[in-house]
Amino acid sequence: MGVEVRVDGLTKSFGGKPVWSDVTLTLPAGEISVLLGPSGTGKSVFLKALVGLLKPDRGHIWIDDRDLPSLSEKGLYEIRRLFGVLFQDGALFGSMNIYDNVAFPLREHTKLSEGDIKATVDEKLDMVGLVGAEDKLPGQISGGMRKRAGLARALVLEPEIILFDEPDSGLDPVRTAYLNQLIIDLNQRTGATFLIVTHDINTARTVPDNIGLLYHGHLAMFGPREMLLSSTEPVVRQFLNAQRVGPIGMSEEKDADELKAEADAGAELPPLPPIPLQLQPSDGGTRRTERPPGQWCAENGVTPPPGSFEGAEKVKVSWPS
Ligand SMILES: Nc1ncnc2c1ncn2[C@@H]1O[C@H](COP(=O)(O)OP(=O)(O)OP(=O)(O)O)[C@@H](O)[C@H]1O
Repeated sequence: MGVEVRVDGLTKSFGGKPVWSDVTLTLPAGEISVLLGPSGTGKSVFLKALVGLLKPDRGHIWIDDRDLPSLSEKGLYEIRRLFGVLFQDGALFGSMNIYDNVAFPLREHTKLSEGDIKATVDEKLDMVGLVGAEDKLPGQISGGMRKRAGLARALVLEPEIILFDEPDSGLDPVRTAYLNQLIIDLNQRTGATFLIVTHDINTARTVPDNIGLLYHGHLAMFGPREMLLSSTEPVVRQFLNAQRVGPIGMSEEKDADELKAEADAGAELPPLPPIPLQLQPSDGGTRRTERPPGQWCAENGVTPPPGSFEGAEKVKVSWPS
């Protein structure tokens, strides 16, 4: 099972200009969380801080009893082994074939024999559906395949925490759907803790257990998927439903004049769309962290938007009594 990551009061600035301040959230062990936010709000910076590639100005990142920002280089090196990272472009070495790219972390970080390395690489390539592509160079395969190769490489050291930086960027909707299914299946199989940065609202609505939204230098909200998908908080509502009406403008925040013009024009928010069911593993099983659809809403006295959780009976999940 993956490990819990507790972020407490994390703040990061560049040249005195804060990217975000006082970010506090917990990535629950083994669950999938998604981090959203307008461009430039510091989602990638957050991932880099989590894995120790950027040092925050202040705050803590607790993994068990270790606080990442206060670790020595040696301590950081050790704790980084807990992480697998899928960078936006797969970050493959262009001159190495897919096999060698995936084998790279094992050759760098372990003393495994080439025979054992082959067994692991074959297993991971099979997990991401890339058997047969071993000899290809990254430039000879499609963007979707490069992402999957990057994912195989992120998995070879059996990480407890997997970070995905916009895994769906540059993919068409069908390949994004396949990748999302792969993410669910990998979470089911590995039990690792996942954090996905994405701009894809459909991914955010159906894949995670938890959603966070970075906006205007702080964490606007983080919590169970149903909490954010039923939220009427203006920023959360606007972003998760991809709407133009609301506080977020083209250059992040609308100014008072823009908001007044919107109000004067009588621009009304459309009703919240139904909350969809979570994507399920392809083997017909349930997610490790499955919570019955509607449970969070019921427990918190929130009426979900009409039409929510349609088809719940079909996936054999019961409503809370
Ligand atoms: N190493 C760095 N030095 C200085 N500024 C940086 C550095 N890395 C990131 N930034 C700045 O931090 C801000 C946040 O960048 P980041 O890439 O994390 O945003 P993002 O939310 O991931 O954006 P997008 O959704 O467009 O990928 C940007 O203004 C960026 O220019």
